[in-house]
Amino acid sequence: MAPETQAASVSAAASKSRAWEALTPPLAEWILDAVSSMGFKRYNDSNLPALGHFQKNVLIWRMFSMTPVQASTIPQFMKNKDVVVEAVTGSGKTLAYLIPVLEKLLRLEEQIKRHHVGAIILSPTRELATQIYGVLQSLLAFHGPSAAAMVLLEDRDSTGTKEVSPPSSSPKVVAQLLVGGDTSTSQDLGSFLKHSPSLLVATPGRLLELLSSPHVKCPQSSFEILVLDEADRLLDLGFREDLQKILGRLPKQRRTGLFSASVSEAVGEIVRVGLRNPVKIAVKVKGIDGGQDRRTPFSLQMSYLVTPASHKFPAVSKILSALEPSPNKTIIFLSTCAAVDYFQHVLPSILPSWNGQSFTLLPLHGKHPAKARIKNLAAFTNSSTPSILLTTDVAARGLDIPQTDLVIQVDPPSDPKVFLHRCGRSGRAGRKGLSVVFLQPGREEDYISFLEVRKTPITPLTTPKLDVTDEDARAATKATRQIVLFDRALNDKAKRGFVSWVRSYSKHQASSIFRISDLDWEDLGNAWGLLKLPKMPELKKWEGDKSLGVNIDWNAYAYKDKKREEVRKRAIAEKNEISTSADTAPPPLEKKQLKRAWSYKLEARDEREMRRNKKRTKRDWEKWEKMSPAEREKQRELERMIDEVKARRAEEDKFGTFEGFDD
Ligand SMILES: Nc1ncnc2c1ncn2[C@@H]1O[C@H](COP(=O)(O)OP(=O)(O)OP(=O)(O)O)[C@@H](O)[C@H]1O
Repeated sequence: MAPETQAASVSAAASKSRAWEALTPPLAEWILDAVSSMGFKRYNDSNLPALGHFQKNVLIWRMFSMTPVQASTIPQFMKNKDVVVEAVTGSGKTLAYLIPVLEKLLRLEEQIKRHHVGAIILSPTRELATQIYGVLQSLLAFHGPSAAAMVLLEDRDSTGTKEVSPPSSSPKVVAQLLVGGDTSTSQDLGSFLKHSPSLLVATPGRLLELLSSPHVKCPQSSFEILVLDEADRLLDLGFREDLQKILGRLPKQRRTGLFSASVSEAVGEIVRVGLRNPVKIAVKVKGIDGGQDRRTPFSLQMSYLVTPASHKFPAVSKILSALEPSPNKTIIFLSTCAAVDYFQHVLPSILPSWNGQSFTLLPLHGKHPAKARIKNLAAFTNSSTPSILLTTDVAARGLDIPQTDLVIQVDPPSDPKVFLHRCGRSGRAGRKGLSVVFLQPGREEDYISFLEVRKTPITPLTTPKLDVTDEDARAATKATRQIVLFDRALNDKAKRGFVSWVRSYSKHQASSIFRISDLDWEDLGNAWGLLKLPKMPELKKWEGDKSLGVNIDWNAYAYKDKKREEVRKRAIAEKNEISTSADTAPPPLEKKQLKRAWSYKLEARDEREMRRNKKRTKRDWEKWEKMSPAEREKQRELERMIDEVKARRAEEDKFGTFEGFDD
């Protein structure tokens, strides 16, 4: 049932106290210990000094025990209600569902049977699921029997013992993380059978694979709670099929909780999750001095900068050097994986230095191998020097990375509801943050009022004050091109990245604001440091200078990788040979000549081989003759590779390569 029609609306203000101890039903002692160890202590309201609206809010936020969303949600979810919870980014929604889930599982009258699941928490990305699992583990560390089971499992895992029997009969929660990538489905299933977890934290794909096993059971008698974190994303088209199948494998009689900073965006879809008389909890932020409610935290300054494409990266550089103090962690959002793959190489030539050192730049996108994703995110999270995460929408939602002071959206997201999630990686839990989105002059400026209507107001960036000149832009283009000229592989990346960027631009959901026909191609080409604009359908009718005024000898422009360069040179040589032989080729065969005997065809093939061999240069031929059969086979393999590369290039030149979006 849709919550808009039937739900009771609970306001944060309605809850009397935000002390963890004051909740009814009361929380278990070990949970109180756990939250207190996290530093979320009670603050006496009367002690609040006389402060301005903003400072007071930040202080209240930091010092109070429960956040408003926790105070409103925990009692409802514990009281067996389905909930639909919308609260701003960084407002503590994770604990708002983890605490009721744990309380529920630990207060069951009967222990959950082996290989039966009691609760599932679903998240759209691996990174977020891993983070939720981390918070869960730090809570369970305070629950004696669960902590003991955890330690025992880890010990047994390391000694490789096959069967694990529970350490005691006291109720406990054993959790398993299911995100794919690093482990195979059979490894995950093996682990499930061995440890028999009652709580799964998962991404949809891997969860579905596990639930497809007859050994994994979610019967009515055991299954209690399903939580969809970033629910509106999980209800999106991309997850629809998996989610439907997952729901089909879970009992209908269960508690369900939907959580997101933008869950109301999925109103039409919520009905599919089968909620029963859900309570809608919406924690909004009051506008300053009683102004309009907003959907973003008050500790987050949300700004925009109108700037041509070629000024964007110089502006990034100026923001980084002008901010006082220098941001610890910065997240830069680009629209596609291929754009990240390219800019991770060229951006260091544009970025400023910090205390004589360069910023640590870490790329992260959904097409990186799982190990690289884990490694780069950990490096960013744990970095003690100023660092930048260059990423796509894979990092837009849920990630809670301490000391992220700055978010820059070089391009606005294709999906408008992602906008506030991207901004919300900063300014979390009352900490001050700055988010800046770049808009190109012209129609893109309509995005400002578009966001206003969506209760996500943005204001012009005035602090730091920036002065980005055409000269800065030209210098950035020059620096980028110099890097690209160093290695032809970067030109390939630039081409792929640019084509993918154009495709993503053409897929903006706010299509009346972001229009391909409004793009300034020359300025864009310069912004990317391209050596020429790629051949692509979008540019067919464009009559400008596709060479962007760059003159280079394309034949001499080499790959830094020697093997790759060798392949390229061979491809050129072969192309030249083919065109020479085509000039002197005999007239085409008559039809009847084509219908020759099989033996003749064999002869002809041998002859062709001979001719091809003859065509090799003298040195190649001598080399060929000295080769062993195995070496010749290797050589043929190399030639096949050359053919493949040639064919692929021809395809790319025709269409460009589009790697798609990820999240
Ligand atoms: N009661 C509390 N008091 C102070 N800080 C808290 C409290 N509860 C949680 N936090 C902290 O707030 C931060 C944000 O919490 P969390 O990640 O749960 O936010 P969220 O609402 O899920 O955000 P998003 O919508 O971006 O996913 C975390 O660092 C968390 O430790």
